[in-house]
Amino acid sequence: MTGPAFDTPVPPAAADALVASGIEVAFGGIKALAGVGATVVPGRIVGLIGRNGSGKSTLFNCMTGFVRPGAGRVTLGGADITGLPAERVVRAGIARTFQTPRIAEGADVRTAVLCGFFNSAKTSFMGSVAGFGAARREERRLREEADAVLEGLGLADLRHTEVRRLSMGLVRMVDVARCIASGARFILLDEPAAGLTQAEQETLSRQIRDVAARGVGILLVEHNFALVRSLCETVVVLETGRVLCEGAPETVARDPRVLRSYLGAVGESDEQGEAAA
Ligand SMILES: Nc1ncnc2c1ncn2[C@@H]1O[C@H](COP(=O)(O)OP(=O)(O)OP(=O)(O)O)[C@@H](O)[C@H]1O
Repeated sequence: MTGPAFDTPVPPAAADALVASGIEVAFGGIKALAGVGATVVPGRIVGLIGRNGSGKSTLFNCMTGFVRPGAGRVTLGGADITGLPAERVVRAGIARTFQTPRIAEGADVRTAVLCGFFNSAKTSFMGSVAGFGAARREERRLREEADAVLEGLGLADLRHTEVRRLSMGLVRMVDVARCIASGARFILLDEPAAGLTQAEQETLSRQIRDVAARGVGILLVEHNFALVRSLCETVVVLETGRVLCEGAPETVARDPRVLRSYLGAVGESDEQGEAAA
């Protein structure tokens, strides 16, 4: 995979960024995060890496309303959204995936993706059921949009398949599709490539890049450093609830602290070993 090619510099302090700063979270006696921050700018992809238990998911949870931090702030375009409930965070334009996606038992792939539109659908469910013309047209439009997102992710042939029949890797892809369909301004992806084949990873990677090119800011938690390196302009490395370092993937991959703490430690695995090379 080749490295990212960005032709415009990152705005130094974009007013419309999603910013977490000084985040602290404790679970009982465990300090999961101790003063962690990350900034996601529209149209850019930021990687968030670190060993298991370093606090990546907890930071995601704080930025998406699933965990209220004990200290620190999350702002969206300068507005304080710290501690807003998850459904209001979604309405503010922030979507996320889960390591174990929460998709209704028995839903087919297209229906799962259609759920992503609930924020933007212009007509009511009842209108659709009653067969009102505008609602019907809207429903058709959303189905077509969902199918287009699925096409982009190479999942079009699976649109009528029940999600529970898919591998966990593909379920995560469907979750990514739901986020893309939502039209969110920011998307937080939690290990989206886990369990995917190389070809599927490349399709996913292309789509993430396309979505960012449309102006969406993306925060990517991913253990596959080759993928992180190919997609991200900036990488934040966590270690036991703190930011160990932050910078361009090439810089981070050479940082002795990162090699010692993370990349070197997992160097036996093919995908991550490549990162340390
Ligand atoms: N709900 C919880 N209750 C208690 N401890 C928790 C909870 N959630 C996370 N932790 C602890 O907080 C720390 C950070 O966990 P977190 O899941 O954020 O790490 P992570 O980097 O996402 O790990 P992984 O790569 O395994 O997903 C760990 O010590 C974890 O055991």
